[in-house]
Amino acid sequence: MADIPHLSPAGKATFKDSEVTKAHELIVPWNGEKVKGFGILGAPLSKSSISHSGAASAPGAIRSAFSSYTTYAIEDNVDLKCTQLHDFGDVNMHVTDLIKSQQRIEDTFYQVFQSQTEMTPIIFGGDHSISSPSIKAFSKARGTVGVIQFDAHHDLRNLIDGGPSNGTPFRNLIESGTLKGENLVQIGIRNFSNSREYHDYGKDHGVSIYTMREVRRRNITDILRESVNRLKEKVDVIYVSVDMDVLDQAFAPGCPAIGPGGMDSETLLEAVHYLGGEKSVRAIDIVEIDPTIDFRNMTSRIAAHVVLQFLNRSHEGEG
Ligand SMILES: N=CN[C@@H](CCC(=O)O)C(=O)O
Ligand SMILES: [Mn+2]
Ligand SMILES: [Mn+2]
Repeated sequence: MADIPHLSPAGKATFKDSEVTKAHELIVPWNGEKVKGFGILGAPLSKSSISHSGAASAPGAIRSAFSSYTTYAIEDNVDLKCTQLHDFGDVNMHVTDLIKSQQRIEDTFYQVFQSQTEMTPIIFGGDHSISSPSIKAFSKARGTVGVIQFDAHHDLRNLIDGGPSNGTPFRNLIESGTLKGENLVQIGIRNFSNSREYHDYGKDHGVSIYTMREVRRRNITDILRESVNRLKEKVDVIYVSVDMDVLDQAFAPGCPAIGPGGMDSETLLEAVHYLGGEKSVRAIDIVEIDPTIDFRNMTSRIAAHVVLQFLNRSHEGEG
């Protein structure tokens, strides 16, 4: 609006402090070139959720939540203002066919991952079912994969009763031969949210399981150091999957499967901060946020903060 100075395009008439960079300014549309750094991909699928979920709208809600924050990490003396998050966009879902939708995620992500070998994907679900096609694509493109999963639930349900839902992604990955049980680490599993049968399935397949009690009693960084060091010996790349319901319902009201006794947000942020500095960690997804039941976007705002903490140590060792 060149000749009318105080008139802005719709929705853009917001205050801009010239000395502050807001985190949403880091997100730039992908320009079709090779990315060295970070890329955002959305998988807006939630019809595959056992409980009613509007997680399909989370990729947009998480992107919007970046405008709540600045790029400056005062505690670490880091400013992310020169970091770019190349936004590859969202996968188009089939309206009625879940299997086709999941296949589209796998095929699309594979195309991106294998052509963008120096790009670390930051994936916004969607319900947790999207991690199965996402990790299949990642493993096909980047090699043997290890997974660190933050979750209240094992997500090792059988695939017979309900098909590939948000309760089955890691069973699906193990049974398809994509992921060895011994290369899966589950952190934050909690009481009255799982069955003994699925716990036993995990143990029988060599999955490392850290319950919330262990998280409370031990330092999260110790658990992660031990896990990353062990995985690094056996896999080419580590993929981090953050099911936001790992957080206590007090911190993450916008998840379908909320409950008490969960992780606090500070512990999750510390965990992701640590993982973002590990060279072997080459992908992260954030799933299970339903913005339609969230309160003041609290859960999406944690997701945006999780991403910023993941980026926080990305410049370590430079200069
Ligand atoms: N990723 C979440 N899995 C949980 C919650 C399922 C639901 O209620 O939507 C599970 O399998 O129990
Ligand atoms: Mn869960
Ligand atoms: Mn889950």
